[in-house]
Amino acid sequence: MSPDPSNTPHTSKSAASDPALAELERLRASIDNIDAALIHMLAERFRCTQEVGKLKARAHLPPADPSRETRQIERLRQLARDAHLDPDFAEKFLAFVIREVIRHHEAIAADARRTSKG
Ligand SMILES: O=C(O)C(=O)C[C@]1(C(=O)O)C=C[C@@H](O)C=C1
Repeated sequence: MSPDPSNTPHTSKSAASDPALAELERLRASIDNIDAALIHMLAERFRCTQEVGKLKARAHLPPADPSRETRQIERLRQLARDAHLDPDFAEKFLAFVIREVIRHHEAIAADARRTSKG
């Protein structure tokens, strides 16, 4: 089944007549804005890491840098605590993103090796 693209809950009540549904719609509009911002921020981060991947391939640096990751995890966990966000969740999210970045770095490096061999 295809997803319902609307914000409207599957109910016969309308937001105009039900304050709870009006509030739900308002909150969902905020969530949609925040999700859009997250996607744009992530795209910007990946543009930046693609540049890092090319730089690392040119300089023959390894795709992963575990000591940098250790510092990032500590920093993000502290930012999460300050923002009242679960630091374990913040760490898992960062690990998920970095795993994808390393996959990109490896692909860029493999491509550079293929190209240099001719
Ligand atoms: O800073 C780097 O060296 C990167 O390659 C970027 C990045 C990241 O996504 O933040 C990705 C892989 C490394 O292990 C560490 C950090």
